[in-house]
Amino acid sequence: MSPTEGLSIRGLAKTYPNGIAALRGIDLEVAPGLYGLLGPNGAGKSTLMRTLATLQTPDRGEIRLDGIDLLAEPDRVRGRLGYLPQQIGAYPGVTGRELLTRFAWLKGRTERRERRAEIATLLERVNLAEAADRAVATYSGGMLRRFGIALALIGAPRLLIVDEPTAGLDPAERNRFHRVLADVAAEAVVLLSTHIVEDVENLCSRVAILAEGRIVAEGTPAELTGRLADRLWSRVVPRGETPPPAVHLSAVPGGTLAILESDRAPDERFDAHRPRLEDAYHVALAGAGVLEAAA
Ligand SMILES: Nc1ncnc2c1ncn2[C@@H]1O[C@H](COP(=O)(O)OP(=O)(O)OP(=O)(O)O)[C@@H](O)[C@H]1O
Repeated sequence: MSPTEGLSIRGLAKTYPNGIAALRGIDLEVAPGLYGLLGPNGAGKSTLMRTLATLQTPDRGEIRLDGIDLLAEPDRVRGRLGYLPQQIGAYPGVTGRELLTRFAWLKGRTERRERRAEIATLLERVNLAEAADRAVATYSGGMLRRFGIALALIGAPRLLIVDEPTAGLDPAERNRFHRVLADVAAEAVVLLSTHIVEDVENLCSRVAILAEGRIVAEGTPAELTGRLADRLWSRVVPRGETPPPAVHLSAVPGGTLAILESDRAPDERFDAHRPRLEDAYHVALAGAGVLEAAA
């Protein structure tokens, strides 16, 4: 990445007035592409996303987008930002095209012909051209998500911030949403914050795992899982038997699947387990002393 391309975060810290340290010194370099941000509840993901979206300020640290200092020149950076909020408000009776037109106007798209052309392109891009003249209130959850991207893409942002996007979407809609994000990520930084490890594993070229305000692991999904190669062992513990201390426990038919990290199989009942990003996630949290990991 050239020093002036993409997103660069240095020493970002934020403590809320109630004393909660939500960010404790975040350093990240994010090149154009799809970048995943994973973390448990309360890790600081939303604080980081809102700070990047210029909706709140940190106590210290530095953020640069394409070399521009976000904290010193927020207005200049805002023109390069797209933020996809979790919920799109209710606009009774307003069609998709009308709502996009209003937002484009607010973003300074005052030249009518250019604005129309940009909106038509955006609607095509998110696969909503045919639904453009229907009321937004009649859109399905998946259509609303894609419509949110179209809103966030007005003005061709260099950084698209996407917070918890796929909750409640069926698999087909989730796929459609992912394809649109991947398309945007060909040209811009797309930062995807989510609890859904599988989304990140399939989609993102790099991942950061955030816990208690710190980055506890960072790399490509292959790097993060590669560190665990030949170190994970699994066993289904029958109902009624107490599972061993594990990196991760999950319910499966017949009992509890326990995944352990160890140089060799703890005993002959364990099988080698091929590491997934979810395992790397739990190992990283456990290594950072975050209790949720072993729950
Ligand atoms: N405005 C606020 N005032 C005080 N504390 C806050 C505020 N916003 C967040 N926090 C606290 O800061 C910590 C980080 O919260 P944040 O919402 O950034 O985490 P998160 O990773 O987005 O969590 P979730 O996945 O649950 O949304 C939490 O302990 C939260 O309670």
